[in-house]
Amino acid sequence: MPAIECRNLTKYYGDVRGVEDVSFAVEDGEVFGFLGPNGAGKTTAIRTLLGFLSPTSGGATLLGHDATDPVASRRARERVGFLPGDPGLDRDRTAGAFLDHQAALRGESSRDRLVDRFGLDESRRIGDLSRGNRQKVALVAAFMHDPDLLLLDEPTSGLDPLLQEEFAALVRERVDDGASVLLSSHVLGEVAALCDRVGVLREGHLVAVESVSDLRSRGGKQVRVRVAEDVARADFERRDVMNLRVGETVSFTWTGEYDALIDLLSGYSVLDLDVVDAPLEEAFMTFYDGDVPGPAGSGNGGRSAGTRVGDAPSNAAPADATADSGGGDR
Ligand SMILES: Nc1ncnc2c1ncn2[C@@H]1O[C@H](COP(=O)(O)OP(=O)(O)OP(=O)(O)O)[C@@H](O)[C@H]1O
Repeated sequence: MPAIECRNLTKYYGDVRGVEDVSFAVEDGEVFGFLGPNGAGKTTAIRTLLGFLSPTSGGATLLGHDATDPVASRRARERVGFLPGDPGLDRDRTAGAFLDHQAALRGESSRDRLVDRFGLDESRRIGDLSRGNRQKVALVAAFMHDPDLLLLDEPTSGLDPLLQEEFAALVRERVDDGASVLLSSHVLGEVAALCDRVGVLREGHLVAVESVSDLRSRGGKQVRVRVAEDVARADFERRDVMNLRVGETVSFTWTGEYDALIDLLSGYSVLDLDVVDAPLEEAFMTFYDGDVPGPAGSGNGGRSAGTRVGDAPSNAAPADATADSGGGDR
């Protein structure tokens, strides 16, 4: 049984599309990443899966429970850890009081261990905590009942690099213990570091699903070269060259063999040469720009919004999305 199964899920807010015809599954023990720019529909998909929003059409199951049935959905949530993009925690409560409330709903088998690990002072008022520390409180709340499934919406926004590492370790530990994970991000690097597969959302549509290992093997090299002569642009306009820029230096993504690159450059006097792994973002978007393949598993035609994943940071989750908020449509 997949941990999440999403069938043609569509959610409109009145006339505004949240997500449309989204189908995918997160297999048991899998870490699946939703990638997409602001407004792509990541939060809508996650909140609909959690039963916080009712779908306009389509359906989903969470740990085998019907996400559109309030009773079944609540039962599923007892075994789910949810980290909202903007936890919107009650600033007047202490961290401890908030965690007590969460514990009453789902349990707290790992609370003390996590509080220690994150160096959290439970006696402090949430409003007095830094953003990073508030995020720690939300993380403890999401993980402290050792959930079977984690839904993590922009989990590392607001965390410093050290804490991001700690968070990644925590996710891996849960996965080693058999949990499944769906996490959303606008940063491919973050998704690629943690996930087995990545699904790209654009304008509400799931336009591609790709395994991270395939993505890496297709990555290519980013080449920057400065030569003594004037460059004939046509020399570089070839099938194994992408993202060509010709200026004082020539830069491009090389997808061919090294020998062919050396052949290409041998016609020039090379003054400076820099060859590094292409950023995964580039590999990803190179592949999916233009004619995007049809949405994986959903059967409808692909769409390309021309929006680059990773454009801007996002923290646009609703203020009511605390770990226990089961509130209705926003
Ligand atoms: N409560 C709402 N009422 C109306 N439209 C909404 C509401 N919430 C989201 N939307 C719209 O639905 C679309 C998808 O938004 P959503 O927040 O799901 O995207 P996202 O990928 O999570 O973006 P972000 O990274 O900025 O959080 C956007 O066009 C957004 O404006």
